[in-house]
Amino acid sequence: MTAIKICGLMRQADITAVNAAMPEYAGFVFAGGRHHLTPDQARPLIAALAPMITPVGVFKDNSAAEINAALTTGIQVVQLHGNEDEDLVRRLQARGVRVIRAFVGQPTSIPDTAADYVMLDAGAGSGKQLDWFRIPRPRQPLFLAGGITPDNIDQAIQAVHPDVIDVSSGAETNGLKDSHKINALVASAHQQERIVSYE
Ligand SMILES: O=C(O)c1ccccc1N[C@@H]1O[C@H](COP(=O)(O)O)[C@@H](O)[C@H]1O
Repeated sequence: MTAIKICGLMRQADITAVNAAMPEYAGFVFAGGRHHLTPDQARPLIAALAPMITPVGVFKDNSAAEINAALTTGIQVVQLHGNEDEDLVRRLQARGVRVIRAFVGQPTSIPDTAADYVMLDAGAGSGKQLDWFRIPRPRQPLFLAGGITPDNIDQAIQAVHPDVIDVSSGAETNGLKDSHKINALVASAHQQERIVSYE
């Protein structure tokens, strides 16, 4: 199965859209940038999320206090997108939090990490794409991110066979999440499973 994470959710309308489409993961950005949420903004969005969808908090070199505050919102998985050290990964895991370690840029190999999942991304919500034909395989489950859209998701899955596809800007129109694109992306990720298993 190809699971999917829709990232950068900011409005109740975005939650309504993901609850209808049912991706496996929903991302809430506590890092800086145009998707930034405070814990108080994120809390009601996460509370309204369907229970089967796992809420992920996205951080990029946030302080320990910011991460601690965000952990009160209901996020179950932490995505570290900056230069965070392995100590933080282990400290979060010791508190029962699963960790996605994101590596940004075209990788030639995967750095060693104790994280539960590895994400490979071309940017940070930038819409830039990796070369999908030069992706090394981590020992952990792989999230593939970066410039994935409804038009290229099938190609990304066929080239990389990631465990999870991660999309932010490719699920937007004019900077806002688009329910039609979210539906198309989730359907494509889940459809790929049927195509592969019938082969
Ligand atoms: O989305 C952001 O604003 C962001 C900020 C800081 C770190 C990571 C961020 N986003 C992550 O980037 C991927 C890919 O985005 P895109 O599909 O290329 O637009 C996104 O899913 C987030 O995990």
